[in-house]
Amino acid sequence: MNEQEVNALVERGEMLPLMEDFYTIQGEGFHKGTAAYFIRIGGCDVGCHWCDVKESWNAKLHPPTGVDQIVEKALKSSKTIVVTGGEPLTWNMEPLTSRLKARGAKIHIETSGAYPMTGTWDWICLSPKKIKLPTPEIYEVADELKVIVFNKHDFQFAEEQAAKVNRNCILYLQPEWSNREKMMPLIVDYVMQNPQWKVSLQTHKYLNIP
Ligand SMILES: C[S@@+](CC[C@H](N)C(=O)[O-])C[C@H]1O[C@@H](n2cnc3c(N)ncnc32)[C@H](O)[C@@H]1O
Ligand SMILES: Nc1nc2[nH]cc(C(=O)O)c2c(=O)[nH]1
Ligand code: SF4
Ligand SMILES: [Mg+2]
Repeated sequence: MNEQEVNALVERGEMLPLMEDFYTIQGEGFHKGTAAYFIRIGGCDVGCHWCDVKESWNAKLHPPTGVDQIVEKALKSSKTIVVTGGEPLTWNMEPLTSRLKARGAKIHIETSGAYPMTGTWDWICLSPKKIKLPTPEIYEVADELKVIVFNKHDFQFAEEQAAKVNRNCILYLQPEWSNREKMMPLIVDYVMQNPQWKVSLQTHKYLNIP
């Protein structure tokens, strides 16, 4: 295949810049503790200064991979799939999710919501970012809202975002990893004062697993 043909397939979501894929335990949010196969798609231009996968940002560093190949490999390990990145909604997620769905998988997404929704999902984790806000449509379909708390201004941002989600959406505050010692006591107090929120920790980092 020449470069133009590959680009055309990436454009349609038939190929995706795959950074890594691995079977692990979902560490964060509502499904923490659940075994799941992670598919990490490269490419993100949101630019969070504390992002823990900056290597994912440049899509060109990650080989365009056919979605059928991604699906076959994933389903050998698990029927619970987490699509993350990078920012997966940079790409058309329809081909990947429809193929996974046809094979009976449960498909979850980790997204900032910064780009329009594509694909069909069983669980949507929306982690909004101040520097590139979610598109309005995603608030209605988000199953969980997971706001990263790096400093105390983030509590106000969390409330602004919570005011936009649907009423069944589960609300999480997750400490930014490098600042967790400082922010964790504030998060604990905040959640006790505002019990509509729950704490989410990056438990995989404590367990030393991917
Ligand atoms: C790496 S992002 C990829 C998916 C998507 N771009 C997003 O931000 O939701 C996966 C999750 O990790 C969170 N995250 C990234 N860096 C983090 C950090 N340093 N501390 C805590 N959570 C972090 C994100 O907010 C998101 O919920
Ligand atoms: N174990 C594990 N759980 C996770 N939950 C969300 C992750 C992500 O980077 O999207 C992640 C991750 O990278 N590893
Ligand atoms: S949106 Fe997600 S992948 Fe992109 S920089 Fe922020 S945390 Fe990292
Ligand atoms: Mg991660």
